[in-house]
Amino acid sequence: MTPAAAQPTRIRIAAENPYEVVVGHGVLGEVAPLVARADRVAVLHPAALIDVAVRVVADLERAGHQVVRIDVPDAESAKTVEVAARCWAVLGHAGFTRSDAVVGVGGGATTDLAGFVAATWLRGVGLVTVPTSLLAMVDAAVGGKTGINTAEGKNLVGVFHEPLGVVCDLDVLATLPLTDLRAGLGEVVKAGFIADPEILRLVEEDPAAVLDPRAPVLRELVERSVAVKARVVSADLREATSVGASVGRELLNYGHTLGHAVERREHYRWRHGDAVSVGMVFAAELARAAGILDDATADRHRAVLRSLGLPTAYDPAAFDDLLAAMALDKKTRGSTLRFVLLDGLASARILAGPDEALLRRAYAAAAA
Ligand SMILES: NC(=O)c1ccc[n+]([C@@H]2O[C@H](COP(=O)([O-])OP(=O)(O)OC[C@H]3O[C@@H](n4cnc5c(N)ncnc54)[C@H](O)[C@@H]3O)[C@@H](O)[C@H]2O)c1
Ligand SMILES: O=C(O)C(=O)C[C@@H](O)[C@H](O)[C@H](O)COP(=O)(O)O
Ligand SMILES: [Zn+2]
Repeated sequence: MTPAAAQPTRIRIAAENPYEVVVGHGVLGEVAPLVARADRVAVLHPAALIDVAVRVVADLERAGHQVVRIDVPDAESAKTVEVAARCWAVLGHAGFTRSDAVVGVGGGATTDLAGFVAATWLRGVGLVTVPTSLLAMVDAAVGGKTGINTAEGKNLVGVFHEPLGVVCDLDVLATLPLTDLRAGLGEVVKAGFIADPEILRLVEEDPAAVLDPRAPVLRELVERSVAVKARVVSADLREATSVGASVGRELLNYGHTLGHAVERREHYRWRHGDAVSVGMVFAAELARAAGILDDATADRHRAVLRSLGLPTAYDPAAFDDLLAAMALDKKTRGSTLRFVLLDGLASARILAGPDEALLRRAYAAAAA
C-alpha cells in the first residue's frame, strides 16, 4: 500500500465535492494550494503546535493570503461554544467572507473546533484540516464531522462540513507525546476490528514498533485506517443509512457509546482514544453476552488493546452514571439505546434496546 517513502499517498473521499487526504513526509506545503481562491485565511491552533502553525502561515503569506493566526486552548477545552464565539469574533473583525477559509492545525479537538467554526461562519466557508496527532490523522480530521461539547455531553452540537482537503504530515508526529500516540492507536485498532483485520495483525506482530512515530509500519497503519474511514464516509457521508440492524457510518462509532459516556464522567480529562478503548472492550463483552460474537474475537479486543498499554476497563461502580449519559448518545432513538456490535471480525450490526440486565452483565465482564 505504501509507495516510495518520498511520495505522498492520496486517498480520495467521494463527498459532494470530492477531496483528498494526503499522507506523507514533509507535505505541509500542500495546504496553501487548497485555499488558493481565499483572500483571507484563519489558522487555528493550540500553543503546542505553534511551530507547525507558523510554517503553514509563512507558506500562506508567501502565496499572497492575508493570514490571521488564532491561538485556541489545548485539547478538549477548545471544544466549547465560548471558544467558537471568540473565533467568530476574530473572523468578523478581519472581514472574512464566503470565499475565505479556515485551516485547523492540531489534534482532533482542534480540527473539530476549526471545522465547527468554518461550518457556522456565514453558514459555511472553506476548511482545510492539518491533523498533527495520530488520532486526528486516522479519524478526526477526515470525514466532515465537526463539533463541540456542552455540559450535557460530548459532541452534542455540530454539523457535517466537508473539508477542501486534509494534509497529514507524518513528520509532525515526532513531537507527539507517547500517551497521545497510544490514544490514537485506539482508533487505529477500531478500524482493524470493524473493517481491516490486517491492521490488527500488524499491531499484534510488534506492538512496540507501532508505538514509535518513526517506524515505517505507522505510515501503513495511518493509510489503512484513513482508507477504512474513506470507504465508510464515502458511502454514508451524513450517517443516514443505518436501517434496522444494518450499519452505515455509525460503524465508525464502534466503542463510542460507552466511550463518550466515560469521557463525560471524567469531565473530558481522559483521552478520547483511551475511552474508546474501554468502550470497545465493553462492546465486545456485550456482543458476547448477547450471543452474537465468538469468544476468540471478543478476547482479542482486550489482548490487542492491552498490548499497546491502553485501558480496557473503567470504574466498576460507574455503570448507573454511564447509562444515564448514554441516553443522549446520537445513536439513541427516543428511549432506545442502540449499539454498534460485531458479529464477527469486520462484520457489524446494530443491537437496539438491549435489556439493562444484559448491559450490566457486559459492563461487569469488561471491568473484571
Ligand atoms: N470529527 C471526527 O470524526 C472525530 C473522530 C475522532 C475523534 N474526534 C475528536 O478528536 C478529539 C481527540 O483527538 P486527539 O486525540 O488528537 O486529542 P487532542 O486534540 O486533545 O490532542 C491531544 C494532545 O496532543 C497534543 N498534540 C497534538 N499534536 C501534537 C504534536 N504533533 N506534537 C505535540 N503535541 C501534539 C495536543 O496539543 C493535545 O494536548 C476528541 O475531541 C474527539 O471527540 C473527532
Ligand atoms: O466519523 C464518524 O462518524 C465517527 O463516529 C468517528 C468517531 O471516531 C468520532 O469520535 C466521532 O466524533 C464520534 O461522533 P459522534 O457523532 O458520536 O459524536
Ligand atoms: Zn472517535
